Amino acid sequence: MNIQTLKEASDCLLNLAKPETQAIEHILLQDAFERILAEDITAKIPVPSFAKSAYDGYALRQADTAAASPEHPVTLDVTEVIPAGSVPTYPITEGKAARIMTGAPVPEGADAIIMHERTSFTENTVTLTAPVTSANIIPPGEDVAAETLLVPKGKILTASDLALIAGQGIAEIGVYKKLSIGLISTGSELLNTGSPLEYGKIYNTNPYLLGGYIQKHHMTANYLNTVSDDLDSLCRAVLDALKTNDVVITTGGVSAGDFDYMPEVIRRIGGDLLFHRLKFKPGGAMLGAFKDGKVILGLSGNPGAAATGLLCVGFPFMRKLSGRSDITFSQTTAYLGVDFKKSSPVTRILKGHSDFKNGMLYFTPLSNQHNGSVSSMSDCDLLAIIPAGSKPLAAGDKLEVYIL
Ligand SMILES: Nc1nc2c(c(=O)[nH]1)N[C@H]1C(S)=C(S)[C@@H](COP(=O)(O)OP(=O)(O)OC[C@H]3O[C@@H](n4cnc5c(N)ncnc54)[C@H](O)[C@@H]3O)O[C@H]1N2
Ligand code: MOO
Repeated sequence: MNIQTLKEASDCLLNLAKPETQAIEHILLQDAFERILAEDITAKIPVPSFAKSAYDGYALRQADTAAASPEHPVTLDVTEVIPAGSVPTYPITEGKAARIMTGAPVPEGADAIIMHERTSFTENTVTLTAPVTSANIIPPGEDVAAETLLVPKGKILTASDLALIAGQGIAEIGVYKKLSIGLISTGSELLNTGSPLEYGKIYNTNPYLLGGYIQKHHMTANYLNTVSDDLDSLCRAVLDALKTNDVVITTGGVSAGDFDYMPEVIRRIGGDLLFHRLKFKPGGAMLGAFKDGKVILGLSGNPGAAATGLLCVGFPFMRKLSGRSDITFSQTTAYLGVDFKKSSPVTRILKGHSDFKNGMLYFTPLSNQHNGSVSSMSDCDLLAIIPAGSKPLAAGDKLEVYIL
């Protein structure tokens, strides 16, 4: 085990993520919003599949109206009324027109639609006082051409993706089964919410912080019981969680304290310790392990550190495992909003929020960067990774940032 950096740990986990082994379920389109598509969806039919009218009006031949003027109006015979959803009966020949509704198929021979407000008409005739020069016909395939790749495998389905798929008449699609992430909070100091506060104890906040990010990633957060710092109980809890979850995440017990048992838990349950104590802050105290084909992430107990460990090391792996094709957070360049006076001997994950000034993206570091505080993640929508060995940073410096 010689994995020390954030990138090495992230790459190590990525190698273990085999999305092709994830179960696929076929679900109704209406249940598929924000699920991850497990198949390419290609258009089998063009949309629309026939030439259709853009307006309620008359279908006619432009040539028949070329001489129309207020002084010399042109009157055409109306052969039929074509509602949307029906099939025209007669072709449009010289001197003929058909009354047509928006969305109805354009009859053969017609090359234009005129809105009825621009005409005068009776039941059997339509009269024009100007030539018709716009077609107002929606051609087949204008919206979607046949054989177009509509939505690629691995995409999180948006509203417009679902509508495009529905436009093909498809009722059910294959999506990856949602990953179940088991969350175990370890620590004898932890109290569950709803119980009275006791001196020296704290409420268990980590599952809410991590579980929120997990749900935002379209995975199921499985909130498991808290476990006190007791080796047997910890081993049992991790083994149980492995049976029913795709990934198990623990918090606490990875540092140097007398009761920081997580590395020993991994050894006792026969897991492979992939890495422990990485060179970044906050969150580097974490460990990664592999057991029964599944990954266990032992994150720091400190909330601010657990969050950065999950975001930077855990999520690329979990996103890949969930079937997503975009496995890393979107990256961009931002300008540092204010001076950041500390140097960074090891890789530093700086929490910040975005501001726009004069159309430019600015990264403002949060005033609270403490690894121990839950509030250090409030309003955090950007993370900057400051390379090891960086000197203090000045306002206006360019930073590579991840958009959360
Ligand atoms: N001698 C050393 N001490 C520490 C080191 C070190 O290198 N040498 N590293 C420090 C760093 S950095 C971190 S981060 C923490 C990591 O500690 P653990 O992961 O072992 O976590 P705990 O000690 O169990 O807890 C740390 C802190 O977080 C609170 N906590 C734990 N679980 C929760 C929870 N579910 N919800 C809310 N808060 C939680 C816990 O009470 C502690 O205050 O170690 C440093 N020490
Ligand atoms: O490892 Mo601590 O997790 O550096 O903040």
